[in-house]
Amino acid sequence: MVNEQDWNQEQERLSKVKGQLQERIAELEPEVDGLQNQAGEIRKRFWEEVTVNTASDEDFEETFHSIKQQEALLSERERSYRLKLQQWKNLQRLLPSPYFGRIDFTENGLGIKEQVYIGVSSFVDSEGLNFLIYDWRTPIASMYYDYSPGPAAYDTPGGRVEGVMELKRQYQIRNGRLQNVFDTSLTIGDELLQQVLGKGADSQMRSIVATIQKEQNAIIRDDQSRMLIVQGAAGSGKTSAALQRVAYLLYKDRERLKADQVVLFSPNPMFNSYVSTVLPELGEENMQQATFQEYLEYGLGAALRLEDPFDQIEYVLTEQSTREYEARLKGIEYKASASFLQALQNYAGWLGQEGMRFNGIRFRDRDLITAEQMEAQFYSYDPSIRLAVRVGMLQEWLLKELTLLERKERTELWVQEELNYLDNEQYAAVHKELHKERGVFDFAEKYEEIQEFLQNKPRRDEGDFDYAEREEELLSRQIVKEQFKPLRRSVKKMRIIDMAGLYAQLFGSPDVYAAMTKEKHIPKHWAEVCEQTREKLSRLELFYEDATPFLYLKELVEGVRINTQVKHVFVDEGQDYSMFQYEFLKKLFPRARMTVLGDFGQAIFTQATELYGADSPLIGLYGEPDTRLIRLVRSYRSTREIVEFTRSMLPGGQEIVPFDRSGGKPLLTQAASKGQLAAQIAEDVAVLQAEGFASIAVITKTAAESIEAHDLLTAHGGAQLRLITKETPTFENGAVVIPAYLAKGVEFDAVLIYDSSADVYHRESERKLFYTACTRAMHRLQLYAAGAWTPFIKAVDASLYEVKELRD
Ligand SMILES: Nc1ncnc2c1ncn2[C@@H]1O[C@H](COP(=O)(O)OP(=O)(O)OP(=O)(O)O)[C@@H](O)[C@H]1O
Repeated sequence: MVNEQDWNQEQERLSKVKGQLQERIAELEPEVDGLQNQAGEIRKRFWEEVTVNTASDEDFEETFHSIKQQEALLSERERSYRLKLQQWKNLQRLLPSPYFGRIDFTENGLGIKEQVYIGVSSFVDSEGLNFLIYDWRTPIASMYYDYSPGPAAYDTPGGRVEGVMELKRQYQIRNGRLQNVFDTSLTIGDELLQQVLGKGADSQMRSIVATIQKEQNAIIRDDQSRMLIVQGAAGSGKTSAALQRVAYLLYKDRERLKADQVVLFSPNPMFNSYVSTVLPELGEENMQQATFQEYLEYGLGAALRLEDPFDQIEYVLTEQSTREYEARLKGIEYKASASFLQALQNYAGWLGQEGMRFNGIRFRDRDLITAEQMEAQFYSYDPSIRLAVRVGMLQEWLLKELTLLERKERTELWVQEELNYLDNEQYAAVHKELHKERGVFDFAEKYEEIQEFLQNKPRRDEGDFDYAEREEELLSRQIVKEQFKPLRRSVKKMRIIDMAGLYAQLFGSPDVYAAMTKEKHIPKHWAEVCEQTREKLSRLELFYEDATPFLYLKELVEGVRINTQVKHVFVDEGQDYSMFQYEFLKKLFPRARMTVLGDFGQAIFTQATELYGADSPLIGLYGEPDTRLIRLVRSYRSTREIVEFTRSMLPGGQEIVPFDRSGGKPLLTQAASKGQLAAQIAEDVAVLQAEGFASIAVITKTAAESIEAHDLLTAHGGAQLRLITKETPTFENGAVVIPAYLAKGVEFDAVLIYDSSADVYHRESERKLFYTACTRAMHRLQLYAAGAWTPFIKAVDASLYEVKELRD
């Protein structure tokens, strides 16, 4: 805390700034209203103000200009309105807490000390000369996060500014009232951070703007790297930093970058709602958010049913270790690898010479164009032309063929029959159409004249157009055209390519596979992998591990869809994506910079990618010179005791540094039976609630175990527990039962691990899942087992936890 004199000065300044904010808000209000009304008025009277006259060319030109003028006026008013409204909103947001930090900085050679107050947006005094508040994203404010008092510097577009920071101060201002003022000499705000972290978890993530740490600031403000990779321990603030980074980029590039040009790939649909309030809280619009699955579904269309990653992980976690299981695991691993990516590229090369598969076009149980004809046509093109380009040429050819075939079709018997079945109304409609449309009439007249001329014989009814005949012709045209429409559509939508066949063709004998793909190392269990893949495809379904390769092959064959609008791609929980998926994202967003945040310690999917370290394959994606690696080792989420316990389960975990916040040691409760375990958990949930913890999660290994736990706990009095499944749309505060993989990325005040016995968590591959589950806890971690403890706990030093044994 500061001395009384400083406190009084700060009080005074706060009142002054608040007063000025209020004044400015009061000034802006009528302006905002006025502009809104004006724009509304202009829109309403748009056509009154415009003189529409198209009699002559000059009149037309004048009308055109008058519309343009009116349009310009309207858009100018609307722009001013939006700007003023934004200003007004920013001021409203500042009012309850105008700033959270201050630095006093003297630039070398200037000798004037500037007081830099920092808040969520800038505010300039009424003369427009002095910054009363600096936006936290301004270059000068970066010193607040990067330096302790002493020599300091910041970068501006015009170069580096150096000087001395004499003071660094933090404020807590609530509802416009000064509550705390701290002077800090070290990194920011251990005191403030203590307070922030000591609070309860929320169903929504919070902005960390007032307490961003130096190492996080480096992530937020990096504007050089094409690829920024962040490996950070559980709870080290990766997601928080990512969101602050979006806000920073939107501010820094505000002239060029719009929120919808930033895409965040999130681990599950629920996560979207979890992080959705951070950016609006900072005065920015939300970026686009998607799960990779959503993207895959969009790319693959409705033709195939796609397994989702959660079903895949359920399979991996629940099935027994049979040969079939081993093969599936091998398949998952191989299909995520760079070798398979190369194999597919080679396969596309092979398809350029032979082996393409097409779907023939059939119509009314007849072959119109057979697959063989398509193949012949396709391979008649110059083989040096790219595969996808040749597919485009084939498409053109097919559309032309269809036009010819459609014309021929009009004389077919079925058309005549259809004509006979048309009711009077349909005839009448065409009749009316023919008479109404001058154009058609003229055309028909001309047609007759030409016929007359060509055939050199006079018309039977000279000058009298034969409507009956024309009507029939027009109707048959329409009938055939209607029926040919789906054929054209399927050509345009590339349904002519037998994609499933092309993909299935890969999974044959090892020799054929090797010949088609030049693959030298056929993976183990290949025969089973092939059988499983083909069997699934025969049901028009795809394993999750096949979805990205399938889409990749589709794009090699049909041409790549790219999105050049997106400028920044963020991948959260990046360890759960395969190299295959990264290659894919890189192709899809060729103009984007990429920020990948993840933790290899939480890699729960089989296709995981190591993010950090010299051999991280991710560095190769854009190459070392364009890639920056940042590592976060400080964990903010959990208490020291929880971090000390959880990090002991991970190889290399000792590098994780807990933030110094204390709580009880994790508590291990040993029950004699499942029933006893459930009764105890139900009771403990009630106790935790009574202690005031608002968000409590009973975490299970799988969805199946979640259902079991929910049933048992409900039977033992835990009626208020909500079951979370992959379909749950949003998080809400309260007590929940949730499978570990859905709890990824989020946090709870208290976590209870439903069953930590060796029966449940024993495979080495389950270590990280168990670790992920435990690291969701902020203040309390309680573990339960009805049998022997999982080996992951047995390996932990007994001084790091407490044990409670229940009697029978
Ligand atoms: N600088 C900070 N100031 C205040 N709180 C912070 C800071 N950094 C992180 N936190 C808090 O720590 C918790 C964990 O942060 P976050 O979820 O961003 O971590 P993460 O690295 O994405 O975690 P995980 O990988 O385990 O999902 C959050 O409650 C967040 O608000």
